[in-house]
Amino acid sequence: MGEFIGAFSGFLEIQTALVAEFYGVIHAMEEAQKMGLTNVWLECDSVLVCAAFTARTTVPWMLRNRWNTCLNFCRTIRFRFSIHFTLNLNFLHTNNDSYSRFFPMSSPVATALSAAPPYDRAKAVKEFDETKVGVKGLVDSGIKAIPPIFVHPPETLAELKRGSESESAPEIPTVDLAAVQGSRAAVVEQIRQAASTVGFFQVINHGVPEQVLRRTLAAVKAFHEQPAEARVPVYRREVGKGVSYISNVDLFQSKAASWRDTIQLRMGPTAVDPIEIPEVCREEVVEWDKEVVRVSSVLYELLSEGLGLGAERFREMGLGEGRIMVGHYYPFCPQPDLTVGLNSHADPGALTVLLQDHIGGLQVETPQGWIHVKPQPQALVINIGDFLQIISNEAYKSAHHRVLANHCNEARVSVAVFLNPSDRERLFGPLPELTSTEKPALYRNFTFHEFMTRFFKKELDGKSLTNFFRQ
Ligand SMILES: O=C(O)CCC(=O)C(=O)O
Ligand SMILES: [Fe+2]
Repeated sequence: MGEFIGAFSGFLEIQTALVAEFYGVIHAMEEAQKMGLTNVWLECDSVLVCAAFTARTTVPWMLRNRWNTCLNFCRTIRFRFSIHFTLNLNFLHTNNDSYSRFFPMSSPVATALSAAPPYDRAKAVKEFDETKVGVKGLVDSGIKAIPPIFVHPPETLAELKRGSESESAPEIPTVDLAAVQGSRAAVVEQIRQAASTVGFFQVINHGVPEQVLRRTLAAVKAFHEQPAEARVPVYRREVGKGVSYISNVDLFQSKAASWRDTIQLRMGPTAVDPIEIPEVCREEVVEWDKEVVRVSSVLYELLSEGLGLGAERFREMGLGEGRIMVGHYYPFCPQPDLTVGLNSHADPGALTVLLQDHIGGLQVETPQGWIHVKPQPQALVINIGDFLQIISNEAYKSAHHRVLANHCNEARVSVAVFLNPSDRERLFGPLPELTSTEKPALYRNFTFHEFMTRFFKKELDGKSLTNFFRQ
């Protein structure tokens, strides 16, 4: 007999016994998932509920999403269920096969018992990090189920909808930069409109040759697909040298890990010594950085003009000089409905220039719900970061975005460059030109150093960084 670890009960208003049975099982499994249990035996006295584990049984409609999430979770752990004919439902967590068979319990709807030390998530995270080969390493090992540290809580999973791929699905705006030759004012207005509403847009005709786009993505992919021996020496969390290869920037802060590995490179204001950049992508990332500097300088002019400021205002503030490049790799995920590629977050910096391949999976949160950022050949995705939201006194908006776990056999690759101010000690806040008695400054002044220190204290959890600086 194990150790008692908890019980629960829930209020269901007036419901049928079947709803109550399903509810009890779902709730029990959600609790088991929150506790990080990996070895669960569920006993239940409803034949119908037990049948639903193995066959298509009608599940009460209001519980269907949660039931599917529950089934997915059961597939990631050692799970057994059995029917018994006493009242109530018990679930048992053990480390071996010596299950006790029968637990007649009175009242609470469900009872949890454990005969094993609780699952040590911190230890599992550390062990994964110590492999130094990321999720790519897990995929290469041939796993068929994702390790529990990657399984996200039911609340997150329930709202991960792949979205409709229909022609009429809403899209973020696309701006043709070549149109400035015809009417600069029209392009400024399109960008202002996008930056002040959804905070995301794509740009085409930006002047970057197609082969440079392809070369950059291919080089980042080649880095991640090198043999493990070549990746391990670069696997480090410190960015001191200017290059770090890791799985999950927030691996040790987050409640659940995501199915993604990343190489990070400091490109400005003091760029990494090229000798430190893995040779397989060295030339390409340096070339890509030059293109980003050119395109972002054009974008900063247009964004600045959109606020009625001189074209040079953002550039003069050095907003394109601090640059971090990240090359993400999202390998095939065997259970894409149980995890994410990248948790919902807003980018902290001023502006992000993102190059994505053809696989897709990036989504942006809008008042109409989550919408896909559809891959367009040769387009760049641009998004406003929290810092620009603050200095524009919210004339421009940063948006939450996320990446679904990749369900395609082919890995997804994206390369983002985060553009930040170069002077980390200078005081920044809403620009005086954009504040007035009618529109007082919404944020206090702070240094970029303070801002980023705050950012790295939290996980990428979709909670706003901007709130810490509001006044
Ligand atoms: O991979 C992507 O498409 C998005 C990456 C991203 O949002 C980020 O690195 O902040
Ligand atoms: Fe982002």
